[in-house]
Amino acid sequence: MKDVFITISLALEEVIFQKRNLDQVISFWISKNKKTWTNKNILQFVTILQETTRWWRLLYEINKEINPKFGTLTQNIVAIYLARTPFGLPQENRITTKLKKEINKTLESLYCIRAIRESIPDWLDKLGSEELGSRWAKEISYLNSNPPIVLRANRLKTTPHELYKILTNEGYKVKKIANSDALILTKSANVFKSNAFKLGMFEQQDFSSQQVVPFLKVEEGQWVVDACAGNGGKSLHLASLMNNKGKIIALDIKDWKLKELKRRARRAGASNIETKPIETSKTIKRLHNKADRLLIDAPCSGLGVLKRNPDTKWHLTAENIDELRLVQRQILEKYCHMLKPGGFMVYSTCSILPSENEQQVKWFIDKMNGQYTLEEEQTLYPSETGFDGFYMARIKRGY
Ligand SMILES: C[S@@+](CC[C@H](N)C(=O)[O-])C[C@H]1O[C@@H](n2cnc3c(N)ncnc32)[C@H](O)[C@@H]1O
Repeated sequence: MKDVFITISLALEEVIFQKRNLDQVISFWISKNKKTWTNKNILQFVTILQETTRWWRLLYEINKEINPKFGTLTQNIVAIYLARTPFGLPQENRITTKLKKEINKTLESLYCIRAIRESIPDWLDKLGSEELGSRWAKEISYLNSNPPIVLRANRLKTTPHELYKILTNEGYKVKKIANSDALILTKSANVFKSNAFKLGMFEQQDFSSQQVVPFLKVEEGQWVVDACAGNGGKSLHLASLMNNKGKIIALDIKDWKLKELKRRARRAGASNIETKPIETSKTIKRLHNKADRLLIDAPCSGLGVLKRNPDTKWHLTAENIDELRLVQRQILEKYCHMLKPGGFMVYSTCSILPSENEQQVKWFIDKMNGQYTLEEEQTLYPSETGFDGFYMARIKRGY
């Protein structure tokens, strides 16, 4: 445990001060220690690093008040976190009852300041409150909870019912979500070690994210462009719902993400996806008027998925969000021409900010002078669904 404790402190420093991606830091340290760490060590490392990242500001403010002497700043932060959890730590003997009382008292006095209580930067609290009013308090509180692990049955290989039986037989605890392809893991376990995963029978995908592709109303045999495909979460869902019939053109500006998409597609048995990196505007122009359906799963602040990516709180800035809003508008304006007259497009984000969502769609519809009309839009709020925050709008191109 001592080694793990030191490693968590180092890893936390990388996430907070070197602004490294939390998932990449986790993978790096697990692979570095794969010969010596037990499964229990790995679980402790991942949980404590995620939670100290999530609660960084709150722990930092407590540290400032009580100033314990465990070592470096991040060692102090980890120790303060551990003093309130059942993990225990090597310096256990140094966490006196007096210190625990001091931590609790400080916590009580800090709890009245929302940005500290919810462990977010002040600028984010101000922005959330300006955009969402009284709803913000509820949403940010839910965004600090632990995310459920949700799987999507890959209909190219199985059905939700069959997957439920297979995973249960393999010893996993899962529950089906009615009228959907989704299953929730009800007891924490590494489901990626299952045979079902190796055989491509499911993908991990939050339930909110699973609502986007059905919202596009795709049909077998259509031509679909997934314009911001990334590593393919939604392209794979498209292939599954289209039963591999028709064509999916997966675009992204980052070729390495599309390479990962191809690898995932092979495992999932998705054979109708063609990847194309966007190198110049010609890639888009060549596809003008070609798509029956267009998905724009736009780059966004990611504020709807803070549960999963708590490091976003410390890496994102208000300026980044301004830049993203600009990119979202450019993408809408330039990519919409890939749609055939009469076709549907969906604009989606994993944000709950109106300025990245309905306001962007309104801007687009107004700008296009009646050529495109809004059919339906939905915001999925974490406080209402228990899942990630998402927005989606279905827009029709006129003839
Ligand atoms: C929200 S992520 C996509 C997630 C993906 N659709 C999925 O379901 O796994 C947004 C993606 O947009 C890509 N992107 C950023 N700017 C872009 C642009 N101008 N054109 C196309 N893709 C872009 C990013 O590289 C990123 O992969």
